[in-house]
Formats: sequence, C-alpha cells, structure tokens
Amino acid sequence: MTTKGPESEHPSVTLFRQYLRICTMQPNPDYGGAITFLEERARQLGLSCQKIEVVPGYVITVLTWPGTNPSLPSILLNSHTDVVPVFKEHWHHDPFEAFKDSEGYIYARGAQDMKSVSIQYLEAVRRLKSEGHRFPRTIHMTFVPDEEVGGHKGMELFVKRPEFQALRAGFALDEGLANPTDAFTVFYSERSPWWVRVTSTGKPGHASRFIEDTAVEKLHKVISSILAFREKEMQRLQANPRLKEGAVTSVNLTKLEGGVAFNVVPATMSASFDFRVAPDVDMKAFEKQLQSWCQEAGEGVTFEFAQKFTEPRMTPIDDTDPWWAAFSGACKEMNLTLEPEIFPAATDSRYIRAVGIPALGFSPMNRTPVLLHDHNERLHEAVFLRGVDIYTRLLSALASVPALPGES
Ligand SMILES: CSCC[C@H](NC(C)=O)C(=O)O
Ligand SMILES: [Zn+2]
Ligand SMILES: [Zn+2]
Repeated sequence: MTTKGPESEHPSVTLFRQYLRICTMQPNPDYGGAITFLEERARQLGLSCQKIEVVPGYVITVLTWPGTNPSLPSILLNSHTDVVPVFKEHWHHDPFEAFKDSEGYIYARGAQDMKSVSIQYLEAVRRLKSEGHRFPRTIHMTFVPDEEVGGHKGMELFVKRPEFQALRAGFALDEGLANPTDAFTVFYSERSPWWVRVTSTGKPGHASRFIEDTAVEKLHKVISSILAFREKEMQRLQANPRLKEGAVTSVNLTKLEGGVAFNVVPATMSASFDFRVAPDVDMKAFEKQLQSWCQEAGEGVTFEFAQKFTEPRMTPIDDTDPWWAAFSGACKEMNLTLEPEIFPAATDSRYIRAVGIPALGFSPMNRTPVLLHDHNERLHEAVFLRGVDIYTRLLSALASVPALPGES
C-alpha cells in the first residue's frame, strides 16, 4: 500500500523528504536553506510569512493562517529546524538523502526529531484550507533555530520579544516522542536541565607519593555523593510502576577533565554532570544539596552551571481544562490512546510554558521505536501520513475552542 514508486508517492511524503534533505545539522545548520523552503511553503499555501531575527543569523520564521475572530488568542504550532549531528559510518543510508526503503521507512536525521512534525503541521493546514475550512482562532506555525543546543538563540529569546506577544498565543503544541506501542505519548511538562561542572582543587606533587588533600580525592567524594543520589532516584522509579522516567530526577556523569601526565598529581580536576530535575522538586533546596555535597568533600571544591532552568510548569490535563478537553476529545474521536507523561529531556516547550502559555508535547508516531538522536533515525511513511490526518482533526478542534472566560 505504501511501497509505491516515486511517481505515485504521496505529495506530503515527497515534501517531507525534500525538507529532510536540507542539512540543518548542528553545529553548522543550513538555516538559510530551511527558511527559503518555508517561504516557498507560505507562498504556495497563501499564508503570510514573518521573519524575526533574534540574534544575527538566528531567524524565527512564522507562517500565519488568520482566524475568523482574530481577537481570540491563537494556536501556536512550534517546531525546530535544526537537527543533531550523526555518526555517518553507523548509518545504513546517507542521513541527508531521505532514502525510502522498499517497506516505506524513510531514513534521515530529523525524520522523528522533528521535521516530520513541521511538515505535518503544514500539510494539515494545506488540507483544511483546500477543503474550505475557516476557524475562529488564528493558527501560527513557528519554525525556530537552535533548539538542539538549548534554544538560547531561539525560543528562549523569542518569547521575550514583542513579535511573540503580538502572536497572542493561547495554547501551543510542540514536539514529543515516538511510542513503540499502539498508544501515543503526550507531554504536559518536562524535567529541567541542570548541567553542572564541579571543579576540585588540591595539592599537586610527584605521583609516587601519598599526597594528602588532592583534587581527585575530593572530586571522588562529590562523585560518590551524586552517584548515590542517582541510585536512590533510580530505585524510586523502579519500585513504583506508576512512576514514569520524567517524574524522578536523573543524573549522569558525562565528562571528567584534568591531569597532565601519569606521574604528576593534578592540582585541578573537574567532573561534569547532566541532571534532569523533576518538575515537583524544590529547586532552591536542590541547589543547597549540591552545595553541601561539594562542601562535605573538603576545601576548594566549587560548582558552576552550564545550563540551568528553574521555571518548570505543568500544563493542565484534566477534563475541565478547555484546551485539554479539545485535544483529548479529538484524540478520543479518532480512537487514539493517549499516555500523558513528563518529558524526560528538554524541549522549547519549557520557554513557552514559562511565559504562561499551556503547551503539550506531541509527535504523532505510534508503533515506532524512539530513534531521536540515534543512528538510522527513521519513520514509516504510513505513520507520517497518519500524523497529517491526526493534526487535521486536532487543529480543527483547537482552533474552534470557543472564547474562554477572560478572552475576548
Ligand atoms: C538542554 S538543551 C538540549 C536539548 C536537548 N533536547 C532533546 C529533546 O534532546 C536535551 O534535552 O538534551
Ligand atoms: Zn527535537
Ligand atoms: Zn533533539
């Protein structure tokens, strides 16, 4: 059914593969190529296209389909344009060729994360427009740079700009994750990334001697405290089947730096940790905990943050919430099973939620292994096309949510 030759390929799939071929890989994404592609989509769809440069070379592209009642807050459909690097030698096909195999799997960096979603938004809008639909609420599609390296030159700045305020977003959708089962995962919050570098200083000297108070000894103590905390959180997760990964705090030791020679005891050593702090954690208390782990290790042990988000928010997912009711109601009508979760990593949703806009993370890919950032990232064309159907229904429902109390 889906293994047609190129002449009979569904045009939405062809468009998806075209977008995948634009190499927007960090650290040198071809943002210009992506913007040209999006401008052409806007022209073909008859949508306005705004470009907002938040930092030189970092442009947010916004395509807008005006609603019939523009005084109502809008629906924001966000996706990022950059993708993560690849280890090319581990791929069965060139990651920027968008090769489709005989079964219909499309191999490409960004196939799941998240160029599929960008094209699904565009194709759902195209379908609704071509069928003559109009909805009360305006739909804005934002295509943002820099997400894969933290969004600091993308969404983090954009939400503070007057152009963002002018969109008057009432509700947002952004990326989620694939689900290998028949169900679809939807994310209502996320853990906060805290990237912490602990630096330890101590006495140097000849490595044949029993030197006291070395940088390494003290760093070892901090590492032990942090890994003991890691073990406790892992046990807590494993002991409670109702808890999902995003509900506990994780940490991994990801870098060890220091030392100059085998026989020289170094005066400085550092360890870098990637913490993902669960949204219900008291962040001030947690920072104090970090401080005490360092203090307990001895003199000369300090820490600094390379990434620290402290404003996690939960988007309501009870049936009394009109956005959730519209989203989950449309899913119910399509017989989709939803599994609400806390996103274990970080997305641009955190910046959107932090300025008070409810946001859900949703990438409609069921029966699909989670392959974001992995070798041979791929998506089946049938799953991709079903995603277009799903967004078509979701957008109709969300853009038709009647005025809420306080909205005009
Ligand atoms: C912390 S900024 C980097 C963002 C990246 N997002 C994903 C989804 O992998 C991460 O969580 O590592
Ligand atoms: Zn992503
Ligand atoms: Zn990613």
